[in-house]
Amino acid sequence: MTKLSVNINKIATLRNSRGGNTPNVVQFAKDVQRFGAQGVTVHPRPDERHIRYQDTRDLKSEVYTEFNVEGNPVKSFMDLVLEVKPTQVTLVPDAVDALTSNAGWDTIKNKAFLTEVITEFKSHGIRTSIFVDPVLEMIEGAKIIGADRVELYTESFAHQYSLGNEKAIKPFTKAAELSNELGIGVNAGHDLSLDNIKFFKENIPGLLEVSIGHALISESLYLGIENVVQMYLQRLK
Ligand SMILES: CC(=O)[C@@H](O)[C@H](O)COP(=O)(O)O
Ligand SMILES: NCC(=O)COP(=O)(O)O
Repeated sequence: MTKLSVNINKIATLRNSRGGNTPNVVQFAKDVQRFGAQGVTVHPRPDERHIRYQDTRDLKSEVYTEFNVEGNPVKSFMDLVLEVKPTQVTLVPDAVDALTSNAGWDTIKNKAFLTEVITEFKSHGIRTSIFVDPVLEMIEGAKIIGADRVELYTESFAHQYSLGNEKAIKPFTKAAELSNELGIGVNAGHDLSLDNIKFFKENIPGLLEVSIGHALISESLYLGIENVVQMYLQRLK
């Protein structure tokens, strides 16, 4: 079975745009779990433009499914993760000024640094996952540094699939097969959506977890908007 972890960054983006506490990210996390999500993902960035470090602390006691915290392991992020002790930490090599995550780790070049970081998290009982492009050398590198899982960076698949190029799945299938052989768990994320998730799942052996945010929240707006407009119209009669 593949677990769905809902990334709630976008809920924080909406909240921050007004300065109050609507929508409430903790309540949202509680609700998605009530609706069946098997995990909650946050990706606090150092500029706290969406999820804040304090949100991550507040969520700890309310996430009773899998809590996945993603980010670049700078000191402040490491301290936060060691304090909160989520189920899983996903290491992402994102630059502070990046609009969103845009590349996986080079697990070979960063071997010493990543080994140290992963060893530290694992010694505190936190499962580790490393965000990588679907490149076999990077999967081998993930094994060497001791990561429990890889998170396959799916932006290239999502983009190509939306253009009708189903062959774009191939490197992802191969990366998953190698991960399975090496005993590394396989997660995936970035731009996965209702349009592409079924095809992706069917072609990725041993897919343990997907984290989905941007599309899932956008789709929720579209799928909910008719109902809400009707509810306003009722009250305005
Ligand atoms: C690692 C990954 O692909 C997601 O966590 C993505 O980075 C979400 O972050 P933003 O919500 O800041 O785009
Ligand atoms: N790890 C990927 C994630 O959490 C969500 O990415 P996206 O669906 O917002 O692109």
